Amino acid sequence: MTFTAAPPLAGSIAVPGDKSISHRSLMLSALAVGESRIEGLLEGEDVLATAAAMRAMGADIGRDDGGIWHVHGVGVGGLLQPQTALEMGNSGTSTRLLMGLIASHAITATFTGDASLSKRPMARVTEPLSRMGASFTASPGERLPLTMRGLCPAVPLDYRLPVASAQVKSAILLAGLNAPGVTRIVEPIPTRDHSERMLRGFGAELNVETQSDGTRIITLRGEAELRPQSIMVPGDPSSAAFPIVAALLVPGSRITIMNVGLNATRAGLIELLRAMGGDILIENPREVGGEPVGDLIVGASSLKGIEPDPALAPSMIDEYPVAFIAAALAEGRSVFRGLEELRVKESDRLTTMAEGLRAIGVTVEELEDGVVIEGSGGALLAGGGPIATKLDHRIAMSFAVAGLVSRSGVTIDDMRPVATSFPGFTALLRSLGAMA
Ligand SMILES: O=C(O)C1=C[C@@H](OP(=O)(O)O)[C@@H](O)[C@H](O)C1
Ligand SMILES: C=C(OP(=O)(O)O)C(=O)O
Repeated sequence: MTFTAAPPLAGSIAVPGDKSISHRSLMLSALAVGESRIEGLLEGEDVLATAAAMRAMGADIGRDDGGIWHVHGVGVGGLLQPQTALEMGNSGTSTRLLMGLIASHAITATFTGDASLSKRPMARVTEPLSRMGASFTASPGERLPLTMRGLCPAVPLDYRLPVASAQVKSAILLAGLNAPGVTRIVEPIPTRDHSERMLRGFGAELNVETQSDGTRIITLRGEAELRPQSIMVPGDPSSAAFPIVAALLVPGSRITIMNVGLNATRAGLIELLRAMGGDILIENPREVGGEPVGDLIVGASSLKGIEPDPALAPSMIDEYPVAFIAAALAEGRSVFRGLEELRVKESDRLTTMAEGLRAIGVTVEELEDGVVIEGSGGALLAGGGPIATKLDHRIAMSFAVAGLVSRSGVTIDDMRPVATSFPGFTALLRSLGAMA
């Protein structure tokens, strides 16, 4: 598919539900006794993989004609032995969080995934979960396919996170839910806190203490009883990132994006783009279902190159690919560092982005832990392709945005991965006036 230079983007849109919150809504609802109700669930392939796995372990999950999801849970400790392998597709979050859930149940499960997921490291979760008593037989390099056996009762863990990862933190918390006693996690660099908020919302006894240096200490009392909830999932800021950058870059644009999640642990991209000179207004700030939300008004802007603080990384980890596109149109050089984690996402996002940017005429240097990008100062990019997306939805959507500010268009080799996190992406861009 080819995305070509767009006229000014205009209109009001909403993006699909938050992927991180959607996964957690299904998992926690499946552990509550009684019926939970989820509105705004992301119906992307990654979340549907989580739904299928929770069904395979005993939860009753359905969707009504109004698009509301209803989950009848089995109770903490009540998950059943799945009869077939759990097929995780492209989804790292499903895989790692479900490993945590299973770790404290006496069940055996096999995890499989697509070619991208099968390359991603799992030691970061199998190591702490082994200390809680689970056992793993993984493919070489501690990768999928992998079979695990949980232990009940599991051993509660006291653990300092060696990597800034909400997936690792959440896997341990989910395992701790069914372990007798207190699970304690020391998080030196804060990451998205949806698990903590939602666990508390479901009635778990969870405490967070923030120390003067920013380290968070999270304690969770196990053998919790979760109460069913009615959940409203806000729009995904990681999906909103694409129309935000598109509207900043396409001259003359002005758009509104309604109901975007603005949790501070996720809002790093907005901070970065504003520091580059981006015109982004937040209207109607409010709280929905325990999460801060607002409407964004984004106007075309002349951006300046930047050297962002690497400490921003966890709060915009999935947004770097599209931030690199913004940098490619900015005035001057941008230097991004401290991003080694991008090498273990759906693709190696530093290499994939550097190769793709070069293919469309951008001067870019790849570093061990980042990239240096020379901006065009607002001039259209040359364009080209086909861009190799390597089963990575965020690469596909980032280069689609680049196509809207290119002379000859940008061709994407495969748009199918977009369905993992952002069904309707191309139609939504078209509704704003973009050309695809
Ligand atoms: O917990 C989550 O929902 C996620 C955490 C992040 O991964 P890491 O924990 O590996 O950084 C992020 O990249 C992913 O898209 C979703
Ligand atoms: C890294 C991502 O997801 P996951 O780890 O769930 O595959 C992402 O959505 O960018």
